[in-house]
Amino acid sequence: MQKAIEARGLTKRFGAVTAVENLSLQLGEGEAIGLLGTNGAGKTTALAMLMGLRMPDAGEVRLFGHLPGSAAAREVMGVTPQATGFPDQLSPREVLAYANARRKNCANLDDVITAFALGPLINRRMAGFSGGEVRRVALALAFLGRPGLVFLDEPTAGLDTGAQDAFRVIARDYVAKGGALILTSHHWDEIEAVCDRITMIDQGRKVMEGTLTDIRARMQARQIGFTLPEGAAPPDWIRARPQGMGWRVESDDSDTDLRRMVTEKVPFSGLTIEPLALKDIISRIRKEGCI
Ligand SMILES: Nc1ncnc2c1ncn2[C@@H]1O[C@H](COP(=O)(O)OP(=O)(O)OP(=O)(O)O)[C@@H](O)[C@H]1O
Repeated sequence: MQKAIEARGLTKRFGAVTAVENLSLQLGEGEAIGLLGTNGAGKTTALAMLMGLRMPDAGEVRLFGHLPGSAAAREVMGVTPQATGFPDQLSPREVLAYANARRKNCANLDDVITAFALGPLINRRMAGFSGGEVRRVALALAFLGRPGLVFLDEPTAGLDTGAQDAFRVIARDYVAKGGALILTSHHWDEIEAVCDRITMIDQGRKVMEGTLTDIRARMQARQIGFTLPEGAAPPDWIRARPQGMGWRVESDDSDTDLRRMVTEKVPFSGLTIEPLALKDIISRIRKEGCI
């Protein structure tokens, strides 16, 4: 079966800057991949080459076997770029209806309006829309008619927390039903919530990739949270950091640390033990010099 994305050796230079170097990537149906990297790492350039908006200097891409940029490829993909640029004079209903008419699987617009909570906006001209309102329309457009593959470049930038949560549900549902999704985001918790795999790039080069399960398995550390009575401090050996009203510990051996806290009668309450968040795992892997 054709992969949603099959990319090999993608390279793009802008003068002296190598924005992306020798990037290979595969994405199948029912998979979601997160592209991670600091500002300027090359994520947008990589997406632009995958989508067919930029010609690579080297390497090649196929989207379900089609050349990116071809009519056949455009038919099977949805996109939310960083910059949207909708015509001011049009309403979201007009934009969505126009795009829907070109989709192979026409969407029921009422369902789309409900899913993306566009009701109050749907018939207003888009001139004067807030950044978050424009982004909601852009998201609806990307998923319109359930294309086989969706590209999302920082899809929730500027969205309020309610809309961010709604996006996560919609994205997971899309992937669970067989959609392929590629996402860049500076919200690492969003990548964690939506994606099964990550590819991390730094100065254009892939420095890490894997499933979140494998990456977590590499890192046995746990995050312990607890509170103490007013005026009490945690013992020095546990190296706890204050967090909100309580304390937080990154522990390589949470069982041993907890037993010692009990033995030493540390007066903790509200105990929580969780896996490390993705951003903490990656920051540890970096500190340990593995990437
Ligand atoms: N059109 C361009 N002309 C010159 N340099 C460019 C151009 N587009 C990107 N670059 C450079 O290529 C590098 C990668 O940029 P890119 O936008 O892909 O990064 P990014 O990972 O998406 O960053 P951000 O998280 O800030 O959006 C940067 O150094 C950027 O300055």
